Amino acid sequence: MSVVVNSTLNDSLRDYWQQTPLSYLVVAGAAVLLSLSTAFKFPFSGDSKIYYPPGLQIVHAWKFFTKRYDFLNDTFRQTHKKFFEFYVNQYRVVAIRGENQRKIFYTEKTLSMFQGHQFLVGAAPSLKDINVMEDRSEDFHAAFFKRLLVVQHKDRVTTMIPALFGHIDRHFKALGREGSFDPFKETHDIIFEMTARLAACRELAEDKQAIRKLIDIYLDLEHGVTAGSILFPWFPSPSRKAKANATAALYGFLNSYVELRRKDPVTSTDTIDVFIAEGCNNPTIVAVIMNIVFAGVINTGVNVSWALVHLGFNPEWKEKVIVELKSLFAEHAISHATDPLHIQLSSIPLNAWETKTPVLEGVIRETLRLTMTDAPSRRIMSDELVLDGVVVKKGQFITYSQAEVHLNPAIYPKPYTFDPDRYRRGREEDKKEAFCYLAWGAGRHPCAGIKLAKLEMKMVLAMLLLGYDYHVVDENGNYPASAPRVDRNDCHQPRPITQDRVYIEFKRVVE
Ligand code: HEM
Repeated sequence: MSVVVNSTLNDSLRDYWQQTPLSYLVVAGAAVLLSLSTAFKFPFSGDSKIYYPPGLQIVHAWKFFTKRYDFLNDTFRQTHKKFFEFYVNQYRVVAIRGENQRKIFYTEKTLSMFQGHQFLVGAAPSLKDINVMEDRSEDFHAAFFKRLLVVQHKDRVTTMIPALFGHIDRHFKALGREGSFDPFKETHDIIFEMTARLAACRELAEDKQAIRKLIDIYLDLEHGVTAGSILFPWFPSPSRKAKANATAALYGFLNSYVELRRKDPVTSTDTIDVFIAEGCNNPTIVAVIMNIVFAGVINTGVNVSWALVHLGFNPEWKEKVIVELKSLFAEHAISHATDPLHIQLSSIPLNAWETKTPVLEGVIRETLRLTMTDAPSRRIMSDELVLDGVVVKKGQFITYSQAEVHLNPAIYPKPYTFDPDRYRRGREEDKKEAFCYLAWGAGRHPCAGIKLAKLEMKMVLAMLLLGYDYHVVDENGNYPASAPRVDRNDCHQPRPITQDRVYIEFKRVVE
């Protein structure tokens, strides 16, 4: 299938931006905005079960995209009702809460997660944005899931483990024997490198500059999704342009690696070669890689950074993890004791990483509960959905803030305290209500990369906990009194709020 890039459109957009004075754009934008604000008649349902927050709809919609956590949780605090309603452009969005609503949100088969994310989150790169055609003969989602299974197959992952540990080792050795680093940058970057290794090929993952370029393109994509670009899709804002440019750059960049592998007479077991052997065309292979990197990196990177920080603030848990890792090592590592740490860790079988690390599992689970408080959305695909007597019609959206359960003291007492013990038999706080642990998704849409994500997190934590002594410090090198607060309004990567930035002060203790 051929690649169709609409160069005429790109050229005319470029000309438009080069020739059109900014003031003209601002005036034109304001005029259209004004006309739209009077053109839209928001068909409020008038249902007494629903709260209608006072104020302009455009302000609510703006807050939904810029301060989503505050908007949803503060608005619910103003009412005892289980629903409130607002509009994003002409689309009605119903925010829901309560156990029954949550069950429906996660289990109802006529709700589309894809359409909910596409419209109300929107950062995922799509080749459609640059008019590149994937293989139209197949259902993209089904094909993507099938290929994700290939990437994550246990035999493939097993053969990749030494290479992945090699990446972690090189990355952190490059930081020196001692010093300090920003965990939310370095661990994010190493997860990026590992994901590129798993999803694409060695040539890309081993080239530091190429990885840097790829990270920068993804950052451009993230910045290309702004409240303005979603609320005024017809307006040629710089951010829309940035997203289209970033998608085009991403396509060209990844496509060059597919071409490289196609021309190489020696076939490898890397993912690109596997898909070439399957007969996939370039756009299909590029789309798979770019979506795996998108789905895989954001959450894994930020959460492994938080795990490192929480362990820094909770030395008893750090010690428990180290004890567990040492016993995993003693029981399962089969390499020579004088080998470097990453070689010894590589010799632990995949199955042991997956099933013999209950303390690490608890640490990851608790880290995610504290970080993952965003609000996923769904679109109604049937004629209507009835929630506790409230009707939501086809094409409309519902949204649910995971903070309702993850930070609820009735479910998780002292919800802001890091306590991985809450999940052990006898306490099992995550089983108090239906679907009250949502960090890996639930019901019809559990995370499709959970095994890979956990493995990557465990590998990075193992290398840092066994290879280094470390402490969490603030920007002046002092020990902060408490763990940083999460920037819960950042839907893409909930890092610490700016005032609470922390660093990892480290010293290498093992080769
Ligand atoms: C710590 C890391 C991760 C976390 C916390 C996480 C979390 C989640 C959550 C909460 C959902 C459901 C979203 C919703 O209900 O709207 C989800 C879905 C998904 N995740 Fe992950 N994820 C992680 C890593 C990964 C990785 C590494 C991959 C791929 C390699 C991946 C692939 C996916 C895919 C494809 C879906 C969509 C599933 C569907 O459509 O049914 N995730 N993830």
